[in-house]
Amino acid sequence: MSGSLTGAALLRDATANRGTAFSEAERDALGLRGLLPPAVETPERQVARVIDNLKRQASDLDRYCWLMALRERSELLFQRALLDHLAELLPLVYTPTVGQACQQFGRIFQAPRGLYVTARDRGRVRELLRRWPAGPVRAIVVTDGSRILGLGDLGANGMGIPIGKLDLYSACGGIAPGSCLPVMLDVGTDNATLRDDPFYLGLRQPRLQDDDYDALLEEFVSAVQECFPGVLLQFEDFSNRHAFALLARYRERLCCFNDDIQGTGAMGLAAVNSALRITGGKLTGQRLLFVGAGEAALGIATMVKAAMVAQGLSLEQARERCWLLDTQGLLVAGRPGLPAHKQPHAQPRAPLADLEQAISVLQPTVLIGASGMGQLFSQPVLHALARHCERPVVFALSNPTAKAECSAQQAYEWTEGRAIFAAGSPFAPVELAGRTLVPGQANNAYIFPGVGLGLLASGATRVSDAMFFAAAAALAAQVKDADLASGRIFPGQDRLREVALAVAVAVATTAWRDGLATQPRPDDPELAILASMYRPGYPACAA
Ligand SMILES: NC(=O)c1ccc[n+]([C@@H]2O[C@H](COP(=O)([O-])OP(=O)(O)OC[C@H]3O[C@@H](n4cnc5c(N)ncnc54)[C@H](O)[C@@H]3O)[C@@H](O)[C@H]2O)c1
Ligand SMILES: O=C(O)C[C@H](O)C(=O)O
Ligand SMILES: [Mg+2]
Repeated sequence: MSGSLTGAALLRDATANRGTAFSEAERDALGLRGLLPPAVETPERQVARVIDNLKRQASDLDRYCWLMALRERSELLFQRALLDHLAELLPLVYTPTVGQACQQFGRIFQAPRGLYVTARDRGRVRELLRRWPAGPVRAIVVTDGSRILGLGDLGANGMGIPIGKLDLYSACGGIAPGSCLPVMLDVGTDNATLRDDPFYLGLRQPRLQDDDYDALLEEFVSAVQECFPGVLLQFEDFSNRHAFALLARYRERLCCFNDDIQGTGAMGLAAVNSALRITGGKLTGQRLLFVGAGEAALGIATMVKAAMVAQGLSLEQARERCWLLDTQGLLVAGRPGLPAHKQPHAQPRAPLADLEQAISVLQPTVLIGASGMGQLFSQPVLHALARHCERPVVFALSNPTAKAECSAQQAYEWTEGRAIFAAGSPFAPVELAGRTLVPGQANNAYIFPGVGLGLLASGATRVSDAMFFAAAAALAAQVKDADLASGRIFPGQDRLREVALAVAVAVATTAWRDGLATQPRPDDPELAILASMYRPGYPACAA
């Protein structure tokens, strides 16, 4: 409850307002009688009204707007509805609808949320952070809006992403919304259409470059450390121009990680291992072809190779089993202009430019799309894959839905139902030849909320690679035989909170084992972490 608010002020305070769920006694004690309709409702009835209202909206973007407006009236009811209807509401507050919301951000804007640190704030970033009213802040998700899903540079419109990610921190990771802070680092945008849009809300200037960019980031991270000691900082949807460098620069300085590289890496490794439970193959026997060689692909490739090495292959042998193809063709040694982060993935062989040709020559058993280019996995591409592979594993990781390398229907149809398919955005089950095939949602949402919870529960000072391996193993262990029987290599979205708890226990246990924790290890970590998780309940008000 927000302190001693009463009457109309209490109803206007979104963090304290319970609307029609205020009891008779609370209405008397808090000066609410007369300000509410007489019915006293249960939270369940309030949630039912939310769902009923959502059904009557014309589009998913309208539903998104309705939910954001609800949150401005009652954070508690918003969180409760999200938790009680996770699988149903996830595609609205998160991928794919959040992508549309970002594209339309300036148009659908109702009320500010989170913190905006801009290129004009050099020298006063600390002051801005101290201005944040809620607290104490425990988790920050920050973006500079430069690579929002597969939608490119959306500038300040990208604020929808940190907001959506933190909604999952609360709903799945049980981290209280009051301790979560979404941050938009508005360094300008190179998206000229946006800069000319009359409703655009960000700085209308080109992106900061080089030293100016680095200086703002440095001031921001230093201010975060000073104002919110012990906070977890998640980098999200930064373009690869900066993402790898920022991670390298800051991972030894504070508790931070890059979700698109590391969270996706853990999710991808778990997904491949789960698919192998269906095919019966061994990880060390697979040949993987990544289409796209950016954050997501390199994050997964790095983890898969390390897992192969842990299972007995030499690094050289592991490298020979992971191929990456980007806009310039296959990553091969000596290719001019290869950036540092791609070099460890380049192979000593002749160049190949074409995807279909690469499939015929390399004969992958696992095809992973992380290109941000919709429909790259065409019928000829999937035919070529299915020609040499009995049970091809196909992941179309690019978000939102229109950017997926292929749809579930296409993946199954063009491989005669033999593909094991998962995608970054949700796809409905597909009926094929009398069978119902259920695609999994291969999204880092299965990793980052649990990682965040585990880091906070252990008071981790740094985020290690070992934590992501532990997270991947914990996620894989949550996939049941019944999931696999339907073709789904992930737990259902309705189990995301359970999955987050399992991932959190694995991450915290790693922190305690490796001396990276500042919180004492409880006798029963699972019980203790579960007990620490935020639930949008309605305890009696201190009347
Ligand atoms: N499902 C998930 O959990 C998840 C996680 C992270 C990223 N993603 C999605 O993956 C996509 C890529 O994200 P990223 O951070 O890796 O971006 P990125 O910009 O770092 O990488 C994109 C890569 O794709 C390559 N590419 C583009 N067009 C191509 C083409 N026609 N053929 C071959 N390669 C091509 C680029 O050269 C680059 O290497 C985005 O759509 C993002 O939404 C999904
Ligand atoms: O946001 C998502 O849905 C996953 C991922 O972080 C992405 O950038 O696409
Ligand atoms: Mg992302």
